[in-house]
Amino acid sequence: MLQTSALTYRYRNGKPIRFPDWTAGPGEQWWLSGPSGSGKTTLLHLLAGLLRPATGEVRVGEQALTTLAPAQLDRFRGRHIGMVFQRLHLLPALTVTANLELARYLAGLPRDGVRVHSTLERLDIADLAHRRAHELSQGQAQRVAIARAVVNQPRILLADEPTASLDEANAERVARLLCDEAEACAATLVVASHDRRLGRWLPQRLDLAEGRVAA
Ligand SMILES: Nc1ncnc2c1ncn2[C@@H]1O[C@H](COP(=O)(O)OP(=O)(O)OP(=O)(O)O)[C@@H](O)[C@H]1O
Repeated sequence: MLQTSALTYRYRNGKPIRFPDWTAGPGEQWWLSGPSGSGKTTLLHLLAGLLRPATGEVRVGEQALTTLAPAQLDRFRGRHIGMVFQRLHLLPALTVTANLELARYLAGLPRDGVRVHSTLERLDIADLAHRRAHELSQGQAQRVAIARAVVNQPRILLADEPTASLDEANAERVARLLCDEAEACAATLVVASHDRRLGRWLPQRLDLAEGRVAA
């Protein structure tokens, strides 16, 4: 379960951004919508514990993220939260396999070649296992970023604008991949995007423009 309460964030020299109180259950799939500048990326980063709130709290299950020391938070994130960043942030000089192995290492998990391989197979990129990340096409790199986000079977899967600038067929493919992977982990999925097409694939919506949960 993922829960926010009385959550605000303030960038230096900026006004506080207030987020609605919100609860997302295990296995639920949410579209985090809102116009440019409404705070979608900021909220995703708060949910991932990459930003520290000015006030309020994010809970993942029973765990309140602000009570964790930085090293504990890094490990908790690695173990329980998968994130697909807008700019992917793969390590370009490492192979696809090494990018996934690194995600396990940073979470304090043992090496597991079988799991890495089966994750790549599920995403239909096992043939890319030994390619370096900088040798991939954008679409291939995005699949690898999704594989890296799910290789530790997270409880929470977050994605930032994964369909931006994709045509209809590819947007649908990526949305379905995220939904299928979240389902395979029984994870809560939250996809931040101003792409209205996501409403077709994600059953629940939190709209930051209106600060409310939409049906
Ligand atoms: N690093 C930063 N420093 C200062 N202000 C920031 C920073 N990042 C974002 N902001 C401001 O915080 C607000 C929310 O930004 P955020 O990127 O979370 O919105 P968004 O809904 O994800 O936008 P977009 O759809 O354009 O990506 C905006 O007013 C933005 O200008």
